[in-house]
Amino acid sequence: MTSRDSSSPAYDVDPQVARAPKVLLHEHLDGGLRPATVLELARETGYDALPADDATDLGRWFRESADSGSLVRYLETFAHTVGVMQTPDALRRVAREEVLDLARDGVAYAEIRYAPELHLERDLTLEEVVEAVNEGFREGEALAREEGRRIRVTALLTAMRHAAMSREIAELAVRYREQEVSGFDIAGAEAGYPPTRHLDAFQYLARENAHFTIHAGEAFGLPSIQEALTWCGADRLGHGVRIVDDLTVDGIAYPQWAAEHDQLPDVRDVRLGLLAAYVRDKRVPLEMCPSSNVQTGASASIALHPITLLKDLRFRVTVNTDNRLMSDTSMGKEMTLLVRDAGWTMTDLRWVTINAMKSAFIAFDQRLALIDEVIKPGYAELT
Ligand SMILES: O=c1[nH]cnc2c1ncn2[C@@H]1O[C@H](CO)[C@@H](O)[C@H]1O
Ligand SMILES: [Zn+2]
Repeated sequence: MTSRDSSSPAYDVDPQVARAPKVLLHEHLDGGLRPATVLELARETGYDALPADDATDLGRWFRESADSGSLVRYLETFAHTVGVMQTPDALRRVAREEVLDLARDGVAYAEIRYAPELHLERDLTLEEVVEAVNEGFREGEALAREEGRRIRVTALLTAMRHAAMSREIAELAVRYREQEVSGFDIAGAEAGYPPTRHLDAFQYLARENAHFTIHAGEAFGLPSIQEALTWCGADRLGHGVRIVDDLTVDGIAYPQWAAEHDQLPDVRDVRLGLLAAYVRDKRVPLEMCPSSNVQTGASASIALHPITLLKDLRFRVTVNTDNRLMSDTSMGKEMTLLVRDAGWTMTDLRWVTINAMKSAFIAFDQRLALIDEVIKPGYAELT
């Protein structure tokens, strides 16, 4: 059996990192399947377009195809995961396994997002999609508990930015807010699809006192971030990595400085533009996904990824997986890479974990309880 899931990674997660409690705010349900599950679901549901028929080959295909340097090509790989997630049983299984894999990775709290509108090919209703995924999440939590691991998962409902269903999906998120749906998101190709196309959905959510994040500043730069925050009112930014376009180093625009240097700048030489200052002053959470950004070309390497500079500048940075299948990653791996390649310490990891918990879309008292009862004691035990 060649099944590869995040409980048996092919790389070495640092043993201390493995034991650390983790919080994950940015992970796509349809980007986190086990390769063996994709194969089995394809067989069961009659999906015959998979590019490989062995789990190892299929895992490699996803990673290599996602390594294109372009977000648009990266996103093409999702046809094959979404393709096998069109029945209630398939959705439930994928959701259940993701929760279990995250629990085994040390995740104590996760917000997992998916786009209900992508799962309607076989006549499911939007409600049936949400309910199947929710059932899977609850089953996953229960299975994790049986293994002695405590995890809580809530859902974020995503609308695709090129489509026209955002208002409907926003209403769906509000309708399920008492059933562990904690917020809303927009995703998909960024260039050409500004968040203001979905203003109606965001204004509706604001009127309903609901929470939302927006993928912004990943494949497109500052205007996308500016719109997401000041026009749309996003609570958090998905990625937001391009906020560094608004920094200068010794008077030189950061992108230009970075192109000429093989290292990160000294924070004392960095100045913030108005938008970057706003993001930092307002403590806007940045859901950063290092490996994913290297694959889509938003960053040259983990060592040079702006997440380290933004951490040192005390932006409200969080560490996330984005898509464990496409990036062949896990929370443990992202954190290990930051320690190994970018000089991060356990104190940094504790800080971003608390940042993430503070920025979650669940109630304040519940966030505080997780910080005081799980994260702080978990890190204290490591030393
Ligand atoms: O990093 C990303 N940027 C933008 N869109 C993404 C990213 N990862 C996944 N999706 C898109 O979100 C949909 C719902 O989960 C996925 O099907 C994919 O098209
Ligand atoms: Zn994403």
